[in-house]
Amino acid sequence: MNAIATEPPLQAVRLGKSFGEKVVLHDASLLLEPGQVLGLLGKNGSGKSTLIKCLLGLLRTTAGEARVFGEDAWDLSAGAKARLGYVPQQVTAYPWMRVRQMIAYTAAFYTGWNHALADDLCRRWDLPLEDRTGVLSVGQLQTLGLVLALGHEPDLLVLDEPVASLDPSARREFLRTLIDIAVESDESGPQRSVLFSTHITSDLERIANRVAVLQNGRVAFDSELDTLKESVKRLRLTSHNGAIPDGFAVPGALSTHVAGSLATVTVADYQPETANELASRWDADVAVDDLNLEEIFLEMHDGLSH
Ligand SMILES: Nc1ncnc2c1ncn2[C@@H]1O[C@H](COP(=O)(O)OP(=O)(O)OP(=O)(O)O)[C@@H](O)[C@H]1O
Repeated sequence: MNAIATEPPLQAVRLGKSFGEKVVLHDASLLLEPGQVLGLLGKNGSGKSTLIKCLLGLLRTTAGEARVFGEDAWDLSAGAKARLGYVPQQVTAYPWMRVRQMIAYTAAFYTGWNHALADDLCRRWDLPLEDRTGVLSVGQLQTLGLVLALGHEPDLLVLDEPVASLDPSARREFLRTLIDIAVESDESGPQRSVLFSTHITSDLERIANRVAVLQNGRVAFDSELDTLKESVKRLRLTSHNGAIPDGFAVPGALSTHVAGSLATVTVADYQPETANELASRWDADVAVDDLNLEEIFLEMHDGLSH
């Protein structure tokens, strides 16, 4: 086994990035392990694209480290670049080239280009092969960017809001393909890893096995998706003694709402005994609700901002 195969596909260590006086990232750490599909969440302007570009060596970091397959991202070898597929937020292509020519042009850079796969993706995503790329819609251009990033079957796929411009059916089709790619990496040799940023939490929920939240220039949260869903819960307390007392508080709660004899508390560290403890402490019935990822993200964002 060569050294490169054992290295994490992506790693940020206390990464910082400023544009002049403006600090966008400071102390951002992230580790993508082989075979993981990591969804990166964060509000507009939180620095997702900047982190991705620093991680891939497209922007120079101001502090810390960015590594791709163990190599310094700013000085990547051709071998590491060949194992990497990237779709930027805004895909660019030579406008005078036809789609077919743009694909052939890109394919020429790779010894391992899978022509059958690229043809199949074009068919599945209805790409007009004879159109010049300059006349493609934003969604078609993004789809072309995906074909260009997938054709050489990269070990690491990095997607900056890959489906933002796609219509619902193209989005579903793309996600299905991405799931295929992730499943394939579970079954056999190549451990394909994916990092993608998105605002669409339902998409993330479908395909990611890990989620990281970028906030205030740091990775404020990073967890397996299943663990996250098991630990963030909404508890509804109904007091047996009328109004919930003024001093009602649950340590570490992300949010608390009290109305008369009802209290709703969202906690980030739910344990099976949490409900029983609250029930006896506040002499209340306690119901426990699951949250979907969007609700969790909103709760965490508010909770982490405090
Ligand atoms: N080249 C640049 N020069 C100056 N500021 C920049 C530059 N690139 C990004 N920024 C700033 O860095 C911050 C983070 O931008 P970035 O595009 O990384 O955020 P994002 O999380 O990807 O946002 P969105 O979800 O809206 O795409 C923004 O305030 C942006 O204005």
